[in-house]
Amino acid sequence: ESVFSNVARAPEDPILGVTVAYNNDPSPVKINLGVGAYRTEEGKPLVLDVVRKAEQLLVNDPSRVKEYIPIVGIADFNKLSAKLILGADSPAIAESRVATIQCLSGTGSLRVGAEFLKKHYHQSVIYIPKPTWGNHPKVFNLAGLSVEYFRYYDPSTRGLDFQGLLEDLGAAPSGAIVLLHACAHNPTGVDPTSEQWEQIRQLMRSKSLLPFFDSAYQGFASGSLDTDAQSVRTFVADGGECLIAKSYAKNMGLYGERVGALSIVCKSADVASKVESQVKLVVRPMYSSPPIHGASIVATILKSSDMYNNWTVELKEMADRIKSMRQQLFDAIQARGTPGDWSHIIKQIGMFTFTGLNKEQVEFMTKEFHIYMTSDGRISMAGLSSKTVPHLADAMHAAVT
Ligand SMILES: Cc1[nH+]cc(COP(=O)(O)O)c(/C=N/[C@@H](CC(=O)O)C(=O)O)c1O
Repeated sequence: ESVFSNVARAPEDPILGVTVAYNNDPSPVKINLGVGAYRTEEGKPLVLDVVRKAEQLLVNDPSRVKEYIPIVGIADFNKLSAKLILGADSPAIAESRVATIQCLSGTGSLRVGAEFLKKHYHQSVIYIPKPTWGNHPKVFNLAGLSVEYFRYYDPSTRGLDFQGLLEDLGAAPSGAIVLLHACAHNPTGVDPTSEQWEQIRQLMRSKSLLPFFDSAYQGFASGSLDTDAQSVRTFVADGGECLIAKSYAKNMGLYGERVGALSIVCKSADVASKVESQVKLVVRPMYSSPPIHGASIVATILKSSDMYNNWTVELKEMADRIKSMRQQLFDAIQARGTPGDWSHIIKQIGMFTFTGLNKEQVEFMTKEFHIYMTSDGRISMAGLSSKTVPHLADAMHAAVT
């Protein structure tokens, strides 16, 4: 009799489980539109040229060893990561007010930040958008924070519920933590305008709400790294404090290398250094120190202006391909005369289209057309190609007629 005989079988993850189901389907026409991972026009994962070049440099460098790196990660990587999100001219960086810790990609940055807040911040409630990335509530609950939701998406307009957002954040207790997607909101693809971000910033600062940015798609939404960092920079520019979780999984295609960083912008250099010393006490008993390879790739690229420029070109190509998939899907649906207004397919930005299809329609499309997507109706546009757009359009047409 096993000592684990009481262990129940857990359900598959709502997002990653879609790939499991996709892999088990023998159909030649199946399409995986589940996980937010970039695929080329040929439907293959992409290793960026600039990443391959950086890896060659690293492999050929005889001085490289496999020693432990510091608990906070590679110093160059941390400095360059802060610069990438805050901007090279950021006063916060100039005044050494930013503590940056290399973490295990975006998820790890969110978790370490949440554990730090649970231990050291006076408020333990975090407000997250409704809907948001499925893993957010789990990360924050497990860190001991209590999760509340603020209205974000309006199904009737398929746009931002800005009034609801302002009301809910206005009603939050002062000092509450607020999770904000820096750009390319997942799953809705709906972002506030820059004017709306300014209103959100004023409201949050007036109530001392603490911004916790999740930046997983910088450069992927607009194709520009600076444009996609504007929301973060708007807040940091006012001298206030915030946390930022950064991921290189998507914009550098380093999914499996687990490369990310947590930056905590503080009021003074002294506070930032004390904060960093306490984050080390969170990391050491959790995983002790982060992996060396992925962060070395990122640092190699960010410190060379040539490689940085090559990266921005490849990043724009990825963003542009996703935009062309949006246009092609929209045109294909229009051509079929599918009932309903589908303009949100080309209005939404980033990797995902929040189609508005319901659970039953999604199940129908999986069963009858072998389309794999999350049950909330989200599709990863990166999983589409010109060849597979017609099949998806047929499935959506059949699902709504
Ligand atoms: C908003 C957001 N934040 C953080 C992450 C985590 O990324 P990482 O750096 O790999 O820890 C993801 C991943 N999202 C896609 C993949 C996933 O669910 O893990 C997705 O939504 O499909 C996000 O969409």
